[in-house]
This record gives sequence, structure tokens and C-alpha cells, in this order.
Amino acid sequence: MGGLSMDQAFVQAPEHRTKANLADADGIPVVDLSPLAAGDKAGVDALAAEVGRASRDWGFFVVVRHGVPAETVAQALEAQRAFFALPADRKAAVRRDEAAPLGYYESEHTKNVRDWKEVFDIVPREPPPPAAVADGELVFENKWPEDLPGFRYDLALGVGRHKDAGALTILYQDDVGGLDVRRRSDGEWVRVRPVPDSYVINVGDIIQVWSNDRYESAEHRVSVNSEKERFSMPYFFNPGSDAMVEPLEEMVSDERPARYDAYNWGNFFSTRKNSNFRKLDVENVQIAHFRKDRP
Ligand SMILES: O=C(O)CCC(=O)C(=O)O
Ligand SMILES: [Fe+2]
Repeated sequence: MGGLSMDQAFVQAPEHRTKANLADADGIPVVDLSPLAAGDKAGVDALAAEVGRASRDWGFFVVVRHGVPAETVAQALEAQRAFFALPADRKAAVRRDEAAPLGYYESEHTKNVRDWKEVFDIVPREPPPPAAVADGELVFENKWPEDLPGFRYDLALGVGRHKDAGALTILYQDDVGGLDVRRRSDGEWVRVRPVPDSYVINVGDIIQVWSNDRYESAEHRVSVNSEKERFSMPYFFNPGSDAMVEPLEEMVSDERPARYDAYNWGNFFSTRKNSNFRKLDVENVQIAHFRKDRP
């Protein structure tokens, strides 16, 4: 390290760091969504069965021929790059905080270790996003500050290992790569290589609970690329804050009783969200805390 130092807040425990030459997630399901637009019942049923298998075996899959116009994605990418290229004070002007958790943040923590990333959170509908997202006066500038000497990419993660708390995540990633999933069959971390014009879908904790553990929320993370910036756009599909989450009736039987106590989504989400803001001395809330067989 030649005497250079990095902020210890970013340093992952050795067992959680990315290994060199991570294997590709060979065999990750790639699902063609075009039967949805065709609307033919047999095609849609076959698609649903394919999604069911992918959710059970991986909890992670890639969708193609999804019908989102390429032009829409191109516009979103352009806006995203423009925003993150703004000078820090402009980004700080739309910084989020616990009371108003939409907007820019550069110090997100996952499981009490700082992620090496910047984030800008919006919702598609109410409440309206901050006007600065689309203010049309965007300045293209290198966003990397020069005050991070000796940053060891291999010690940090872009996003620390976690499972998404909501029902489902739909993720657009650019062609840089770095998204890793823990493969269910053997517990190894593998890289989800970008597929052009696709979205990665991952089952979140709520589907795990609704399905009474038939589908499992997949653990994932983002490794850091030392040469290129990486951009991604996750869309989190979450219920309203008053929703109570529990195994669905049709997933519960005498042979397979409910494995979770009901919990309130709004409380879960705000507790988790607050733990993203800074390192805390308490463990993150997890659905395991609501398992009936918890220790
Ligand atoms: O950037 C990505 O590819 C994934 C981000 C992620 O896992 C998350 O924000 O929950
Ligand atoms: Fe995630």
C-alpha cells in the first residue's frame, strides 16, 4: 500500500471480499417475456412456470424481450450519468436524510460497512421526486473526488452482501458488470454478466415470506471495478407502509404451517432504511427475526 491509507469504514471482513476471477453465473435463467404481449394463455402459463422454476432454483433471473423501448432506457441512462457527474455541492443540495429519504446519498452502509457507491433514490409516483433530477442544466464532470488516495478496490464492495427487503427487484445494469449472486446450489458467489437490453429480476424477502419459503430471497452484492464507473438502476417493488406481510393462505397447509409471524412492512422498511445511513452497533433487521422457529 506504500503508506497510502483508506477510510476503514469501507473495509469488508476478509471473508466478504470479492475474489479475483469470480466465475460467471452460468445457467442463470434468461426468460423471454414476449408471451406477455402476445397474450395467448398457453404461452403465458408456460412463462409463469418458467418464472416459478427460476425463482425456486435461483431467486435471480434475467428477462429479455420485455417491451421497454430502448429509447426510454437510453434517456434514463443519460439522465443518470448527468446527475452523478454533477459537482458535490449540487448533489448535496438534493441529499436525502432520515426524515426525507428520497434523493442523493454518498455514504450508504450495508450491514454496518460503508458501500463504495453513490445513490439517488426516487419513486415513480407520489411523493414527487425532487425537481433537480430533471432540471435540464446538468454539468458533465468527473464525479470521483481526488481525496481518496490509495483506495483498495479489492477490500471494499460497491454494495455489501444483502437480500432485498421488498417483494421484487427489477434491475437495469450497464455493461461494466460487478453484480454477484450467491448461487443456491453450492453457496458460491458468481458474477451475473450483463446481457444487452435485459433486466435482472430478483426475488426479495417479501416473496420469500409470502411463498412460505418456496422461493428464497437471493443474497447478492456488487463488486467494485477499478477501471470503470458502473451505473445501475434498480426498481424496488414494495407494498404500502400499512401492509402486513405473512405467508399467503394458499402457501400454508397442515404439512407446511406458516413459518413466519406477520410483520408490518412500514416498520421493517424504516428500520432498515435508517441503518443504511450510518454504521450502527446493532444488527440489521432481517426477516429471520420473524421466523417462528427463531432461536
Ligand atoms: O447495482 C446493482 O446492480 C445492485 C444494487 C442492489 O443490490 C441494491 O441496491 O439493492
Ligand atoms: Fe439489492
